[in-house]
Amino acid sequence: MMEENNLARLGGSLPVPSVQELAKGSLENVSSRYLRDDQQLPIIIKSDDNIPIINMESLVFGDEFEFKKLDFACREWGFFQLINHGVSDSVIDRVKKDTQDFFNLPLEDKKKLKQMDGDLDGYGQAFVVSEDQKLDWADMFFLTTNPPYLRKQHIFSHLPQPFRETVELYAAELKILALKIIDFLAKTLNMDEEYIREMFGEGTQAMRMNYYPPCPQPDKVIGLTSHSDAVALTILLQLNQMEGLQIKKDGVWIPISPLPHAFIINIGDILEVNKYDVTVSFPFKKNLNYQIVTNGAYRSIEHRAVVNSKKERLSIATFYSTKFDRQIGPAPSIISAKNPAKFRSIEAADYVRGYFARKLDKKSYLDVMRIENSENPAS
Ligand SMILES: O=C(O)CCC(=O)C(=O)O
Ligand SMILES: [Fe+2]
Repeated sequence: MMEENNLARLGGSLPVPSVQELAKGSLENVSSRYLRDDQQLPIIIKSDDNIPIINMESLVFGDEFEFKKLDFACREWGFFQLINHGVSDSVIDRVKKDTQDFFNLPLEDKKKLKQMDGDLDGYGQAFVVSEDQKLDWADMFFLTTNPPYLRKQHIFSHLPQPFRETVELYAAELKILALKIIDFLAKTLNMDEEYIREMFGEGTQAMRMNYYPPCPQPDKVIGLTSHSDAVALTILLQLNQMEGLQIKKDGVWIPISPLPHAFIINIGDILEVNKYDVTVSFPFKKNLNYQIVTNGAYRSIEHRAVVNSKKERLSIATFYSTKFDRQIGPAPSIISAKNPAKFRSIEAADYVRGYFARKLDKKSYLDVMRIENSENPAS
């Protein structure tokens, strides 16, 4: 077992006010710290073209057509809705209710679980690195859930019951689901399933619970700044009927309407594979590189959350990634004098630390990982 301290200090944020509390006051004019002119604010396109819907039961039965749909979804959209995913309604209902109850606790109670200096886990915000940076119109509760030795005990063991038990149940079910999805992706790419299982089997899992209060000037703020997820896979659950997730496709923001009982799944940066190189990737076996390079092009897509003036919105993003002590970088076997490495190879822990030490900025973290840039991702 590795030392918790060293591994788990993934980087924190500067303290910010609780937006939920701000939104309770009378807000004639929202504070300028939240007003954005740096975002392409909500251009709502009602489009028939929307993210593909994948039926997990068909994948389990080996339906070739469904695998083709999955492959298309990951190449063209980087996002899909997953139905018949096997996670029980009772667990989902529990996590929805208990998360809502958690955010409804008095501020004093939530503050007992606030982020400690330099930590990501806890109640607060992420990616706030300067006092004059624009802020998102949201509060966040972040929990590292797996492997258990990475949990922050000063947060995890102080979660109120039944929230704690619910989080454990939900985390366990979503780990199983993430591994199944990764298995399916390995199949669509003809990758060695054993190898993938070794890489992801005891992977890192974390939850980001997002609370977006209503805002009197919803089109002047942003709930969650445009970003891509620096993980392998994200499983998103929307907790109430309010919509807000938007994804960027061909330069246009498309709103997503979650289907009842579906999860929204998206490919993270670590699974992004582009045409010429395995971008932020792992040491795949040689024969696999070839397959990925030629068949790949799974996309990690920019997305964001917008807010509305009527009602709060809640979501839980459950992130799944490789083992914590893995090296992340271009596959050594594809590196040669002719094809030099374009991306750094660093430990997953440093990669994550570097991601959280910056403010969110579209997909720019991939640029930091590029060797020609001098900024050190872990500093
Ligand atoms: O709230 C949402 O719909 C998006 C959340 C998200 O993208 C995240 O937490 O990374
Ligand atoms: Fe995200």
